[in-house]
Amino acid sequence: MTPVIEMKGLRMRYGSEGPYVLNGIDLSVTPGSIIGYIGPNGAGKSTTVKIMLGMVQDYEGDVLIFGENIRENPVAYKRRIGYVPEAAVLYDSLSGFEYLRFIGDLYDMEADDITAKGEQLFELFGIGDALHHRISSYSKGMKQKLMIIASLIHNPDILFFDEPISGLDANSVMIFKALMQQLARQGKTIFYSSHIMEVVEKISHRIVVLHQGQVVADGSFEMLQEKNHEGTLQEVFNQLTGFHSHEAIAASFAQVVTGNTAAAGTVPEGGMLK
Ligand SMILES: Nc1ncnc2c1ncn2[C@@H]1O[C@H](COP(=O)(O)OP(=O)(O)OP(=O)(O)O)[C@@H](O)[C@H]1O
Repeated sequence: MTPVIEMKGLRMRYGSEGPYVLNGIDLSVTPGSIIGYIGPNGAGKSTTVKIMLGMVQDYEGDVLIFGENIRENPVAYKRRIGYVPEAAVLYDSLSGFEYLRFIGDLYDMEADDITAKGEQLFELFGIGDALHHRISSYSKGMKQKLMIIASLIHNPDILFFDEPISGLDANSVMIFKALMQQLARQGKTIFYSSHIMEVVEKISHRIVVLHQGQVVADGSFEMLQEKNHEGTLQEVFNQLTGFHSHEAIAASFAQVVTGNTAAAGTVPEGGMLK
């Protein structure tokens, strides 16, 4: 099957003097898959996604999306991708509906189509009453639902989700997980970045672990489990990133906060970074 996303020797540093935050990533993704893209804070996940979205250009190596090099064809592919960023930037003075119309216009959608889809998707997510209310009056979860709807309204073929369920209630999380499975079954490709290991473990067809700008594991959850002789994805993740000192760090953290030396743990030099 022709890959929908390809990264070849992807390297990146912010500024000409800075350290490389991506150190040669090679990845090929086929359509219809859910890729769990995980790694510790600062591993380079958002940087990779921003490169694919065309938000960062100073990279080395090549990125092909829908078979086209995004350096040479930086515009057309964007019509076919959707994105839920980690931190939503929403225009608070607009209503949810106005925001969707703004996004729909960017994708040259028909006004009737935006209205019909907006009404139905708001209703399905249980926030139908809020469609014409100002975003400033939305709760965190409602804003997140709006971001999810906005990322999907133009029926994209690739979706980049960065912590998309943050703030969603348990029922909405169930809807969202089932929705991802259904979209993947219809051939959409989902790049899913999250620190919630239980969800990544359950929904991903393939898990890519990034550590210090390099891919340190790539395969189905079962393959990762087998290779690392560990149980849950959380345990596999700890092993791959060489992290075993959460109790000691927590104890020392508590000691610093409370001043109670009895609880102090033995933290490895460098804290979390071993
Ligand atoms: N605009 C920037 N300028 C300079 N350095 C940056 C910039 N954005 C990210 N970095 C650095 O690049 C590295 C990778 O950051 P990135 O945001 O890609 O990590 P991440 O894996 O998404 O982390 P998190 O899980 O915390 O979101 C980090 O060392 C970060 O400090």
